[in-house]
Amino acid sequence: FLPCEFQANTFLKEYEKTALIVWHDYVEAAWNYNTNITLYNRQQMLEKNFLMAQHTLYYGTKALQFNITNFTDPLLKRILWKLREMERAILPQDDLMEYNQLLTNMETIYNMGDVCSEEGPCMFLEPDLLKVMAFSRNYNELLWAWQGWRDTMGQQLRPIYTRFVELSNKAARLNGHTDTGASWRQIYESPTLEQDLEQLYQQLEPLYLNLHAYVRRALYNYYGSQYINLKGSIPAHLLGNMWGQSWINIIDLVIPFPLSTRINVTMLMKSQHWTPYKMFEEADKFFQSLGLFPVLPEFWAKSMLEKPGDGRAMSCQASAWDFYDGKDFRIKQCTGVNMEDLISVFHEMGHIQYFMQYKNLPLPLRDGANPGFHEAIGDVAALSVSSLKYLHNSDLLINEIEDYESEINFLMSIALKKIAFIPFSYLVDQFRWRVFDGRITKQFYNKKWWDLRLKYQGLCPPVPRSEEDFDPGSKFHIAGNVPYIRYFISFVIQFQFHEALCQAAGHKGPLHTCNIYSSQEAGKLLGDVMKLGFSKPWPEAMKMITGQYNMSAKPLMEYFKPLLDWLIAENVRNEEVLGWPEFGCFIYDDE
Ligand SMILES: CC(=O)N[C@@H](CC(=O)O)C(=O)NC[C@H](CC1(C(=O)N[C@@H](Cc2ccc(O)cc2)C(=O)O)CCCC1)C(=O)O
Ligand SMILES: [Zn+2]
Repeated sequence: FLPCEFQANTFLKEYEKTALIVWHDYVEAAWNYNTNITLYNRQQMLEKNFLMAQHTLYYGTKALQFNITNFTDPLLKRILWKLREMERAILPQDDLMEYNQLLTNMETIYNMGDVCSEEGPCMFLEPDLLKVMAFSRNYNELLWAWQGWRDTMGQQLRPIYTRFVELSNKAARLNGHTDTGASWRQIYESPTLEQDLEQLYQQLEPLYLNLHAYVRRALYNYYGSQYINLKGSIPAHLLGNMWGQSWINIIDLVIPFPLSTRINVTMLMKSQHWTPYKMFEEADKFFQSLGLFPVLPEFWAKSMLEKPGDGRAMSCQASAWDFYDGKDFRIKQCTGVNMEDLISVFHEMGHIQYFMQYKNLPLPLRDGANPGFHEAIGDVAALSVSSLKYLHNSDLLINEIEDYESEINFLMSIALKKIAFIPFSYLVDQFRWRVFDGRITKQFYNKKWWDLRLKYQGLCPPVPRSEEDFDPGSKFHIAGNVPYIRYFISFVIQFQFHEALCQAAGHKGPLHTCNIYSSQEAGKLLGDVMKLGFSKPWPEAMKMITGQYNMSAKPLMEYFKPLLDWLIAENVRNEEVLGWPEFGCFIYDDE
């Protein structure tokens, strides 16, 4: 060791010892606040966050003093490089206090937000308004929920978010970045990230345009020509989801072969008296069947798998928590017994599996190979669980005939979630990267948001919007400042992983019929990558699973090929116009 490498190792041992305590205390306080929103819990969380920031600042500043260029140990270099990123901790104390107040205010507004009407109780977002958006087929009732949520969120969040952006950029610049977006993109260690993502989007666009045209026709047939323009965009409140990011809930309006097999897993779960606990057990069993870890006793003892009935205020946004002590990992989810929540259960349990797989790594390396990897694990498992084959084997579904029509019905149900999500998950950070780098200035936040919603999703606001509104704030990840491009990346790479794991599992036949349940070979591939954590650049992890270094849309396109062929034939038959040349459903009321 050169002298400074030896010192660096000593420095890191001290860092690790103290960080474990400080981080654990903060996560515990954040957990208490998110599961029980009280002034005291909020105060405790802010205090612990402040202490953690001081710790980050102290050690981050010291890490900067090492000249790591001529270090020989690559892992040591990587850890010190990671420690230098101090994010908000680098702010002067009063800025840091304000930053944390603003962020906690936005989260609290989002979690406590409700919509009231003359009659009946006020409605929270989860589960009340989400249920209306999912199940109502009344144009005006959907509009009430859609507009009510945006009215509640937008006007309150807009001034807070504007100030938050300033402080966030100040921290980014003090950390050596041009702006917050640049700091978020750096974690991918790829100078061509934006071009790579744009290329992936271009490859996937035909799939989306065909789905959009087909669904627009179905909505036209149901809601009529006074609401749907067959050459225009779709009113954003008719897709079965508050943000139009998943269209699975309108499957009854769009199912290709209504008389053929229709898996209604939700109905089966309810008829077989499933409970939230059973849903998590199912996911735990799945990961164990791959030879991966079972969750630990603390998980069952300390998680919050259902919303408590004591009327407390809490954040119902599902989340997975690492307490950084190698044995305490929890999920907080207001789980309902339905298929959509079962997918979320698998998604969250994927995070828990990743936490357990890398729990012995040095703290700074306890992260996904990139954030998209962390988001993909659970969804990869869910792709198998959704497959007809798994449903046959599990006690959910008795044997269903597998003919062409039920195959198209099945692929449609997956596409309404996975394909519909592609443009949304791409545009959220296109918007924020531009807000952070100044291309979108605060007087145009809402107009630019809807420009992107029209450009990528082909959706439009069902009522005129103005700069009094702040519709981006109606989405948790913007109010909570959680980056989003990770989900676009996850939805692409999860099909690469699925294809590779299916191959390892010896699967024969079309990709969408594959179920990797109980394949130790598939589990080994996945486990080895998760054990890496953040210790290697993500292309190396990608190569370990798929044999290639880069992201590719091919497996996703392969998976949906039978459906795309069917959609193209259907759209040609109906002489559909792909895209929305006649633009929005309202003339945007400019400033
Ligand atoms: C302590 C902490 O915060 N931990 C992080 C995890 C970590 O970083 O370690 C965490 O738990 N984040 C919460 C977030 C929750 C969900 C989400 O927000 N999903 C997106 C996009 C999407 C939609 C469909 C889908 O199938 C997959 C993703 C949305 O709903 O828009 C809601 C249900 C699913 C996942 C999550 O788990 O990613
Ligand atoms: Zn996630």
